[in-house]
Amino acid sequence: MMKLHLSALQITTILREHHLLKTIVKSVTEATYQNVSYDSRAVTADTLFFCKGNFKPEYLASAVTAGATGYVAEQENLAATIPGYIVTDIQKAMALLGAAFYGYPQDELFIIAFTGTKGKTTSAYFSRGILQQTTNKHTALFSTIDRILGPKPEQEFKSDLTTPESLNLFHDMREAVDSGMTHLVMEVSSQAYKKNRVYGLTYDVGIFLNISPDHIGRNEHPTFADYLHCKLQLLVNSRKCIINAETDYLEDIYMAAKATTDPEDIYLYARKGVKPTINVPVDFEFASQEDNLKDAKFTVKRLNEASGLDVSGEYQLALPGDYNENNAVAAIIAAGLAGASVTDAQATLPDVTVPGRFESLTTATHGTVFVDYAHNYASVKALLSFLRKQYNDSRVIVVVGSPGDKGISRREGFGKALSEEADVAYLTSDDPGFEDPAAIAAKIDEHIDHDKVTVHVEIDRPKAIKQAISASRPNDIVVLAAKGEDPYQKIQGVDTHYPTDMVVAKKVVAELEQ
Ligand SMILES: CC(=O)N[C@H]1[C@@H](OP(=O)(O)OP(=O)(O)OC[C@H]2O[C@@H](n3ccc(=O)[nH]c3=O)[C@H](O)[C@@H]2O)O[C@H](CO)[C@@H](O)[C@@H]1O[C@H](C)C(=O)N[C@@H](C)C(=O)N[C@H](CCC(=O)O)C(=O)O
Ligand SMILES: Nc1ncnc2c1ncn2[C@@H]1O[C@H](COP(=O)(O)OP(=O)(O)OP(=O)(O)O)[C@@H](O)[C@H]1O
Repeated sequence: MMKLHLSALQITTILREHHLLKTIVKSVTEATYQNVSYDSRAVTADTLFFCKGNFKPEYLASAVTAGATGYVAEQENLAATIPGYIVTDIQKAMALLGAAFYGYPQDELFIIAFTGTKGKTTSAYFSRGILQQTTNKHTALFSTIDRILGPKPEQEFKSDLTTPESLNLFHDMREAVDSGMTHLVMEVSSQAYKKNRVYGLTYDVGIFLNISPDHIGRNEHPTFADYLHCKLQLLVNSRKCIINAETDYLEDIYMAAKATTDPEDIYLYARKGVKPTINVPVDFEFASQEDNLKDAKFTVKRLNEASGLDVSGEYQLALPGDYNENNAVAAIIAAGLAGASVTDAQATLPDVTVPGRFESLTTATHGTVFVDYAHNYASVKALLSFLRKQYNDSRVIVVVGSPGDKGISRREGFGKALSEEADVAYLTSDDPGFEDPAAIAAKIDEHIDHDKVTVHVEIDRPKAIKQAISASRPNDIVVLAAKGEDPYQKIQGVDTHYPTDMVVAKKVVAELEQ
């Protein structure tokens, strides 16, 4: 990585420009910092240290011992002997100073950013898949599953957050640029806006996929209005916008886009026959050609000549699910705005798969097993209703749990989706955190219509999977929902090893069919 630094003058100028600087304590005007960090355990010599979040004063003391020579915080630390930049908002200050420290890498990347309650990861994989062809493998990816910064094996790793903390974000962008990447496809969570991880960042293309109730609770958003507000910020900060015209709250979303973007640069798409709830022309419509488990083919047609871009054509996907056609259209338009041709998209999409999304396992003597990351009402409903259409005479058996400490509305959502689409449910654990998984299962159960669904409770997830597969008959489908390819269970603050749903399912099937 190129040699980076940040001077006291740069810091004060940026903070003043953005009205964030309250005061400077123990000022040293000629100071220069060679590193930035928000974690005392990662501090080295000449580091500018950020005190944020659930912070303890002793972290700053350890940071100083490790070599920190300046700090940024919302409160002065009277025990500290090093200069302090006291600010009104530490997260905003950290994002702005992080971008400056890493030399504004965003200016050297064409950035596509997806938001939405569902489909971010899938669409991001689709767009990157297409752009890898267009850019000759020079497209980076920041997704919930993994981050890919360059061609070396060590530049591909599991993500901790959907959207990284600002210092990590700009660090990783810098590494991507230094590794020759020209494009970046990223997911932006509502939390990223809530916590100002992406403060000051502008995207070349921003996409709004959909919004439904989720992520509302103690550690996330206080209300749905706050969740929507955070998500809308993505469009406010995008040069060009793409909007799924079928989404709820379309008017709010369109208005947010229009606040900063010329309507000519706002692209709407919808499934053929769907009439948007606002009077704005749809630029692209799509229609299924084949929509089953073996074949996912659809066409896209340009409706609005004025839109400039034309991505009309016939496309094929490796991932079934009618909702994935919607995700793919967003990805195709986004890649098109980044320079991809229709042929690039047609050639690459048939090979793009997403770990933990719509993975299947066929068995000889039992039902077909699906592993899928669906984990709120909208996604479980979308998945199960698609599967029901495919297997109209089959029993639908679902293994599912809801997380502790977050996404409380999912409990009711799962109960509702199961009542509408399932025959048998095995309620189990999924990241119970500091809550009792049996109490969470009981909450889901409260919302299940027992005239429609037979409910079993087995908190041990591998046992629940075994019971569900064992009880299935060849024509049944068994859906292992919500965990995708997660290799852990979050229990009492610890990521406890879990072999993944697919590994458990394969083991069960091997035992049953040996
Ligand atoms: C609510 C929230 O945004 N929390 C994030 C935040 O926590 P925090 O700032 O309070 O950090 P903390 O871990 O309590 O520690 C406080 C500070 O002390 C520092 N520290 C700590 C220990 C020490 O010895 N020395 C030290 O300096 C830490 O580095 C940190 O800066 O910053 C941490 C990184 O610095 C994140 O890991 C953490 O994400 C939590 C774990 C999380 O899971 N967040 C979820 C809700 C989230 O953001 N999810 C979205 C996806 C959801 C969606 O789709 O909307 C995401 O983008 O991933
Ligand atoms: N457009 C969509 N509408 C409804 N459900 C969808 C849609 N796209 C995907 N899903 C379902 O949601 C699940 C998660 O999809 P994906 O990982 O792409 O979404 P995400 O927005 O990244 O989710 P998260 O924020 O939870 O990480 C899929 O496994 C699928 O069951």
